[in-house]
Amino acid sequence: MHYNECFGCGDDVEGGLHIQSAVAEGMVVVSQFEVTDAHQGAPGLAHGGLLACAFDEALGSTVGNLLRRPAVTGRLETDFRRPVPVGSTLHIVARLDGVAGRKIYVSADGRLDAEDGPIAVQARALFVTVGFEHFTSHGHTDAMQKFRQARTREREDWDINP
Ligand SMILES: CCCCCCCCCCCCCCCC(=O)SCCNC(=O)CCNC(=O)[C@H](O)C(C)(C)COP(=O)(O)OP(=O)(O)OC[C@H]1O[C@@H](n2cnc3c(N)ncnc32)[C@H](O)[C@@H]1OP(=O)(O)O
Repeated sequence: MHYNECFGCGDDVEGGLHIQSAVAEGMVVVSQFEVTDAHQGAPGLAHGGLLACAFDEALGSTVGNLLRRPAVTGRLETDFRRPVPVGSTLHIVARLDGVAGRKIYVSADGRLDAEDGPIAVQARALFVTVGFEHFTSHGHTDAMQKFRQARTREREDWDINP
């Protein structure tokens, strides 16, 4: 599932995180986040809130790709294990830990600069499945219309590896 105006993954969002995610072997979803000057908190280091955002995106993409159902983040926890420098790439591997009714449990590790690099950030989240009316009743109508038009144009329907 890909939405071009999403701050996390949208190609068209200036200053967005531009995270790309893909399903990989072992039913995990891998994402890369390139940390730039625009993501700084302390000098030369990534802002923790933006790192949390990157994990929200990676975990949300995991739910979308593996379960293909609309869901929103109910709870997100992050552990910051090491500083993440500007210029580095976080390699995030996320997995589905369990589903209980509408509750979806996911977690992820982010490694520095290589798939086998040191773990810098870890996160766990609870997503809650929602109906499409969640977006139509709480979001702007024109945003939903743009989303639908784009999907019709692209003929996407919860594709794997958007
Ligand atoms: C056309 C369609 C377009 C689709 C397009 C998709 C785009 C795909 C992009 C993917 C990438 C995005 C990645 C970013 C994802 C976001 O950014 S989502 C935005 C941030 N999150 C939000 O705005 C959510 C706001 N919160 C809410 O709307 C509501 O609180 C919720 C989460 C829907 C839950 O409310 P509810 O439906 O009334 O359900 P509720 O009964 O309260 O909770 C259900 C269950 O979850 C549990 N629960 C709920 N919240 C919590 C919590 N915080 N802690 C623990 N348990 C909780 C409840 O205890 C309950 O458990 P049970 O009683 O069933 O055991």
